[in-house]
Amino acid sequence: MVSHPVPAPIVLLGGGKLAEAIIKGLLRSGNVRASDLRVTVRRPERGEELRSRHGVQVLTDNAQAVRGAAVVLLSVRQAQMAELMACIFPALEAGQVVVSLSADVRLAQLEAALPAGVSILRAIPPTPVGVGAGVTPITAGSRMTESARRVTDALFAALGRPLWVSEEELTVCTGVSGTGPAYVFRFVEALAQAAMAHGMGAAEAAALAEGTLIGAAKLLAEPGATTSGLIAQVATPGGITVAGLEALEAHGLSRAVGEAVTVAIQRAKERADASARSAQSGAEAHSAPK
Ligand SMILES: NC(=O)C1=CN([C@@H]2O[C@H](COP(=O)(O)OP(=O)(O)OC[C@H]3O[C@@H](n4cnc5c(N)ncnc54)[C@H](O)[C@@H]3O)[C@@H](O)[C@H]2O)C=CC1
Ligand SMILES: O=C(O)[C@@H]1CCC=N1
Repeated sequence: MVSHPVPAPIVLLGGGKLAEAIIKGLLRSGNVRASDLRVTVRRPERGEELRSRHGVQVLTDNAQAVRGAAVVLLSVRQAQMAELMACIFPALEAGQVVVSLSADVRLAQLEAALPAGVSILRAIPPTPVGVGAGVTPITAGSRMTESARRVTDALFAALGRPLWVSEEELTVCTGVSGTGPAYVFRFVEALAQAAMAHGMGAAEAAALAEGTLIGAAKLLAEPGATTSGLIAQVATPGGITVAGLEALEAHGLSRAVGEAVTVAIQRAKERADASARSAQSGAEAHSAPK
């Protein structure tokens, strides 16, 4: 349960994959009613999907959607962000809270594009928020009020665990926990492929690999569990698991994971730099004498 009431209404601008995970997680938490969730879409078919699956309010007008919102979540991709912010700018009121979920638009760009009286934050919710199981790193903009902090904390506490970090750390989190579910699922696929290479059928191999992940995750979620303690439970000294673990390291597990995280962080930075440059050139073109 969360310590503060979850704010309402919550408005999600951009009803894509992450927005739907957030909708599911909030409804599942029991702290938010469907009628308190508003989501905007570009395509009517997508709106119908979200309305019929979750009973949320669906709109196509972003400016209309933000009116009266306790918190506004920007969940479009980078390419749509500048246009979206320009559209909602006149509709936002002082005191409102805007949380950008974009992994590649920095606070400086968001603050330059949104009204001065609005609290601006960034968060990177991982897809497991859909089952209330994610850690969501959050970073505060320079204009964030204490009330905005409480509202945002309560929102992400309903989806798992909020973790307050600096903006630099948020980029690291993006390459670790934002991307991380995909790495873990890829590991499961590799485990299933290995089972098949040794003669298991595809369905059995998938069941073994998926069951291994789900079972291991449940053990790790037990109070007091540690990865080292859980490894020791499996790995009989001098036995079979130790041989497998040694092979993983010898074939570069730590190096491969480290490289994936480094490359993801680098990509997030490059994309944020490109977005900032494009916003800057847009602003210069706008202010140039005609
Ligand atoms: N998918 C993930 O695991 C994570 C994604 N993010 C960030 O979340 C954002 C969204 O990502 P996804 O949901 O994966 O992408 P997505 O492409 O599934 O969702 C974006 C949605 O926004 C809609 N949209 C675009 N312009 C719009 C507009 N003007 N008005 C209303 N709707 C509009 C699109 O039609 C699409 O459905 C990105 O900025 C990404 O960096 C952050 C953390 C994790
Ligand atoms: O792949 C992406 O760009 C987004 C950011 C983190 C997860 N998905």
